[in-house]
Amino acid sequence: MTEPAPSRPAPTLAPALAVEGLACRFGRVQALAGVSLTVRPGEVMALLGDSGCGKSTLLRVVAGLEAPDSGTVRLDGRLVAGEGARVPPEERGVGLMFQDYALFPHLTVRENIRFGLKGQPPAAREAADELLEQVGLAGHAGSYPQTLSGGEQQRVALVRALAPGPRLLLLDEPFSNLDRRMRDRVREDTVALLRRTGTTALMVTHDPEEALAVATRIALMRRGRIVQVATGEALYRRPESLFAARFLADAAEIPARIEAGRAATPLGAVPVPHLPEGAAVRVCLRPEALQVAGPGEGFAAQVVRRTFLGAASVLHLGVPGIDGPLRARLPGPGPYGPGDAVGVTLVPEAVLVLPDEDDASS
Ligand SMILES: Nc1ncnc2c1ncn2[C@@H]1O[C@H](COP(=O)(O)OP(=O)(O)OP(=O)(O)O)[C@@H](O)[C@H]1O
Repeated sequence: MTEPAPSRPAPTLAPALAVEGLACRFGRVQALAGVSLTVRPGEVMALLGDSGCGKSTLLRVVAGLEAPDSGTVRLDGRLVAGEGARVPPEERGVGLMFQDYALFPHLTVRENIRFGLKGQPPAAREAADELLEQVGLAGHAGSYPQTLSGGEQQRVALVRALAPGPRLLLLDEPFSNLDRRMRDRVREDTVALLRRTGTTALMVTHDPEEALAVATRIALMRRGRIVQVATGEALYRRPESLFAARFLADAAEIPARIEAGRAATPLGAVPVPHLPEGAAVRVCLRPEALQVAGPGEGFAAQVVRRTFLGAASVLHLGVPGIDGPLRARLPGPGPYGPGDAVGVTLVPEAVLVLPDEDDASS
C-alpha cells in the first residue's frame, strides 16, 4: 500500500525584499523610525518622499552599506541584516545604481559593464553585451563614459547594474541628472528593460510624477516612516492622509467640519460617510474635481487667469467664499479667458475629504 502523499502547504513565493521594523539613527537624527515594507518578485517599487525623510538610508541598509540599529532585512526569504546577521553587500545579490551613475572614467563602456562580472562564466559577459545591444549602445562599447550624453551614460549605468543579474536592483534618483525632454524617454526605456529582464527594483525618488510613471507600487515616506503603500492610482485617487494628498498633487483646500455626514463648501456639500460627526476636515479640490461650463450652470465663478499649456489649459477661478483661486483644467485653449463669468460644479468622485492634520481640535 502506498503512503498518501503528505499534504504540503502550497509553495509561496518569498518576497524579493522584506524589511521589518527598521530603525537607524545618526546622532540626533532618527533617519528610519520603524520601517516595514515588502517588495514582491518582479515589482518596481518607488520609495517616494521629501529630501531627508530617510529614502536613501533605507536603500543603503537594504544594500548592506549601512547597518540598522534594529529590525531585519530579508532578501528572497534569507535574513541578511538584523538578529545577528550582517551579510556584506557583495554577497546580497543586489545591484545598485546611483544618481551620478558612478561610472569609471578610465574604463570603456564595455569594461565598465564587465567590471562587476569578474569570476563569472563567459556567458555572463555575452549576456552583458546583449544588454548593451538591447539599449542601443553596442556601437559605443569602446567609448569612454565622458564622451557619451547624459542619457547614454544612464543606460550604461543601468546595464552595468543589471549585468550580474541581481535579484533586486536598487536605484537612487536614477533620472534626476537628465533634462526633462530626455527623462520621459529614458524612464520608459528603463521600465521596459526591467520588465524584459524580470528584475525586481526599489527606486528612490522625490518626484511623484516619476513614481507614478515608473512604479507598480509606491511607498510614501515621511520622517523616517512609511505612511502609505499603494499603487500609483490608489495613492493619487485615495490618499489616506492630507500629507499624501498634498504630496501627490497641488489642490485648493477648503476647511470644513462634518455635519450630518457631509462637508459643506461654497460649491455645495460633499457626502463624507467615513468620518465622524464634527471632525475637522480639508476638502481638497484638484483641477479634475471641477467642471466648468457657461455662466448660469452650477456656481458662479470668474476666470482670473488662463495658462495655456498646449494640449490643455488651466483656468484660475475666483469663487465667492473661497480664499485664493481654484484651478480647473480644460482640453486645448478652451473658450474662456480672464474676466469671463463661468459656472462651476464639483465632480464628486474626484473630491478628496481628509482629516485636517493642521487642526489642533480634531
Ligand atoms: N551618514 C550619515 N550621517 C549623519 N546623518 C545622516 C547620514 N546619512 C543620513 N543622515 C541624515 O539622515 C536623514 C535621512 O537622510 P536620507 O539621505 O536617508 O534622506 P533622503 O530621503 O534620501 O533625502 P535626499 O533625497 O535628500 O537624499 C537626514 O536628516 C540626513 O541628514
